[in-house]
Amino acid sequence: MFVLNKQLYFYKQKPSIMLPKIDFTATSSYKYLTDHYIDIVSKHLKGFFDTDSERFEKFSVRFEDILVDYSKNRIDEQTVALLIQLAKECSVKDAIEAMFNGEKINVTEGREVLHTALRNRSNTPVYAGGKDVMPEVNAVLQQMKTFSDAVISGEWKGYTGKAITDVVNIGIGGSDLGPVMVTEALKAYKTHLNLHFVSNVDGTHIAEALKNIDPETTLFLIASKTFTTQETMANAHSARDWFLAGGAVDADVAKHFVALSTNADAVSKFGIDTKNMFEFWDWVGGRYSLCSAIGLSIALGIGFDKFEELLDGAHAMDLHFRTAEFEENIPVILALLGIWYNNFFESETHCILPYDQYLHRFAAYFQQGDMESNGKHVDRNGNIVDYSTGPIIWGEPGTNGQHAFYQLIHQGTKLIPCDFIAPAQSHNPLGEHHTLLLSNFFAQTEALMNGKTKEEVVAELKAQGKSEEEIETIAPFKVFDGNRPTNSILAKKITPRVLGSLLAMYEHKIFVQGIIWNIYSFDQWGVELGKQLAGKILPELRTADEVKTHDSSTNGLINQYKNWR
Ligand SMILES: O=P(O)(O)OC[C@H]1O[C@H](O)[C@H](O)[C@@H](O)[C@@H]1O
Repeated sequence: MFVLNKQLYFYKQKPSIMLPKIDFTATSSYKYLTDHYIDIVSKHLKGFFDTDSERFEKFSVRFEDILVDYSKNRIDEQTVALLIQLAKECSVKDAIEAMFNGEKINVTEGREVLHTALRNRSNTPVYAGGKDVMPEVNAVLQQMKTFSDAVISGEWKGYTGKAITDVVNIGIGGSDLGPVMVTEALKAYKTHLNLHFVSNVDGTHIAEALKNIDPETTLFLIASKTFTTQETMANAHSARDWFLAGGAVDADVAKHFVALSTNADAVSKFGIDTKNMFEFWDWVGGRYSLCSAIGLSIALGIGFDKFEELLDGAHAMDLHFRTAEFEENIPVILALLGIWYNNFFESETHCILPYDQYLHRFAAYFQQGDMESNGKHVDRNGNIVDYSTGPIIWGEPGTNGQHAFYQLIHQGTKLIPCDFIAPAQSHNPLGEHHTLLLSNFFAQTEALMNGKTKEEVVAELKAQGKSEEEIETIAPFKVFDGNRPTNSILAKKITPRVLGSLLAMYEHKIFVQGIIWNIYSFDQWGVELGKQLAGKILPELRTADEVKTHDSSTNGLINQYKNWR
């Protein structure tokens, strides 16, 4: 405890030390948790429910129209208390304040982390480098509103005087996944505009997107924080060539191409007038950028008022995260549960399973959000960690996943904590479909928890009239151990506000985990090496010469490719 207080004191006295650098495995709560784990691991989830009729009330939190039930986790009250103590010992509260206050907590890039300012609907000043960012944030939001209103109403005309019918967002990573996820999730609110997203440098992606659209009525959004990303620039140039090949001239580009970026110089070099540029700032991480100008495709796709509702929902969750006690704090609780499984149960993955077809890109979105943020093995002191950090994030919508990979979740050798997400109300209340869907949602978490004992299997087989011998042979395969942890996140309906809250919930969960793991969550150096090498290989592919500069595998592959192309 003494060490902890000293850390806190140190931190407050020297604000230039941005985040505490605490080894969470050296805290007293971690040691208690290590002992406590031995106790919990021998217990079955079912037993927790059998002995505590209040368990659901104890381990669930309501936030507006979202209910987070975490009672089907391998925890008791002591686990939660110790995990919260861990968060406190790791100075999570100070770290949260450091982020919201605009400290340069993205240390390795020397940047603030202020995606929360993008949806700061209270409009109180937020400072980055001593400057209030809110006037700029509000100005860009106003620009987005004016523009999206004009395009949706048809007031904005293409070069031949026709209104826009199709919007193509060209971007990759954080400049693609968020807008794709949200516009799919909120398709029920769709405007008349048809959205298309092109990300892959594979020419197939843009070729397919351009097949059924008309240059006279198409608007391209070139979305790139840096405006240097190879894939996006290649696709943007091909889009412009296609546009000009349709009969337009350079002067017409302004009516059909806009840029969403932080890099005004590169935007004008590309040939987009900076008055057609929607700006954001380097304190917005790419994977945290959907509330910035990067969300223009969302504003066009669902209308600016709905985009604002999304921001409102995210802001409400931001406030909850910043102010709620840890015992009631949804992102903090989810983060701590993740740490419980990741660092004590040694779970390697975490599954996100939305029971909502519109949320079919939700897991993919947080794959980047989580894995690019917390896939790090060097701590904030620059040392290699000797514990596990970010999990592998994966998932597909229910019920499709049930018929594909749930087998392994139910009966495999790995413990896979899962988030089940479902709306109580469907946007498409068709016959009994939603009731069928939700029956699966409830059944799966119950089955994962309870499992099925040998006795139950035998009784079932007997009732089916199977012989003793048949029962003996088949029973072991039909046993489910259960005891598999899940969170159930039940929303009233996936509205823009609810979605905004859900996305902020996951963002902050990732943040808390990064703080506890003592890593920097807002850089992504790990994506650089491949890019550098691709840059070196590219000129070698442009000639017919045999390549000898690499290892024998890479040389062999390149030379075979040259033979076959
Ligand atoms: O928006 P851009 O600058 O084009 O970057 C697009 C993406 O590319 C990078 O390689 C990063 O790994 C991502 O975090 C980023 O979202």
